[in-house]
Amino acid sequence: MFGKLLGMMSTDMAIDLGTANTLVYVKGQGVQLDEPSVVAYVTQNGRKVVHAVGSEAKLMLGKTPFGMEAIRPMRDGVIADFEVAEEMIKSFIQKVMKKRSLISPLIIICVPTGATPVERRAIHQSALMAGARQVHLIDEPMAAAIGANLPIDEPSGSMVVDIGGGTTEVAVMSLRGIVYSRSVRMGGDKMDEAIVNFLRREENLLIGEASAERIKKEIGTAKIPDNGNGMSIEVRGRDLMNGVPKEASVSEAMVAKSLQDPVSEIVEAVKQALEAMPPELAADIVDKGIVLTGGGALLRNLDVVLKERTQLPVTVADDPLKCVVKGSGIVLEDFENMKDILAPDV
Ligand SMILES: Nc1ncnc2c1ncn2[C@@H]1O[C@H](COP(=O)(O)OP(=O)(O)OP(=O)(O)O)[C@@H](O)[C@H]1O
Repeated sequence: MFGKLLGMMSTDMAIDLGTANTLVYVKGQGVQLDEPSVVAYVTQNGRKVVHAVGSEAKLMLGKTPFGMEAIRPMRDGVIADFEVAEEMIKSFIQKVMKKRSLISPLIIICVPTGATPVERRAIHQSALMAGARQVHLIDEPMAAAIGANLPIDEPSGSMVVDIGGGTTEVAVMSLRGIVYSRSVRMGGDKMDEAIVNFLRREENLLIGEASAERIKKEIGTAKIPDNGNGMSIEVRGRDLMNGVPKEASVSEAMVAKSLQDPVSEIVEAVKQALEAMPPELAADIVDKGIVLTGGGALLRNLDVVLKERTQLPVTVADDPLKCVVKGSGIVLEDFENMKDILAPDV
């Protein structure tokens, strides 16, 4: 009763604190914030003073003047810079709490299943320091499965593969619990890096990670085109032979080649999961197939390649970038009935 009253007076929220993007779902209001996990700061007297957060800070990556730095405080799905991450969470919380509430919020926050107890405590602590009255953690693939409308209550395995910026989580849910999970430190960031390395090696062209991400989103594909080189786009970078800026044409076939290793790693993680799980569960997956969530699921033909190499049905969830936050939001809205699926306290 008292808890319910507190809930009515506070702005409770669910946060998908991602390596690439942070999304916030506010109880009763839906997804209210969707911004890159980037912070720009200046250091004054040994303290990092925030200059910009989110979309504004992302524009500054790689372009900051002396004395200022723009960084991504999350790496591989966990906090890499505690001080900056806390400031980022604080700033996002303040952004969604439009009117001042007297009662601080209850916050559900997502963690990768591969996060260690120390990393889980760091995320828990940073949300508390950012002003939460109560913090609960939820495993990312569980949130993704709920957000993708998978039947997690049934006594039958449902497999989700959540491909984020820093991690890929392969998990099977049954009877409201995770029965198998595997987290690999492979995701969209490694794909961007692979594009940078390929162009450096094969074309003597040095480009930044933001350009690589743009190439991936515009013409990226997990499958080498059957005929010819596919579409091409113009890309600017530095010519490594003579050090001057140059423009070059990058084709779909080149990008597909550069993405072969990251794509294979994702396929391998799924195959290892299928080999390691009990046969009853594997039989369920053969029937129901695999659902892809996370931004990486938007890479063209990734579903096709996974289908070819696993011989299982593969589908991409609706709005894959929002599955995790929507799933956590569903738990937040029905907290009393769904709190059993939260991760254990740290
Ligand atoms: N159309 C697209 N094609 C390929 N990749 C894409 C596309 N759109 C977004 N991405 C990639 O998806 C990734 C971000 O996904 P998402 O927001 O699910 O990750 P995250 O939750 O921040 O990361 P993590 O779960 O690892 O902490 C980025 O690497 C981005 O480049």
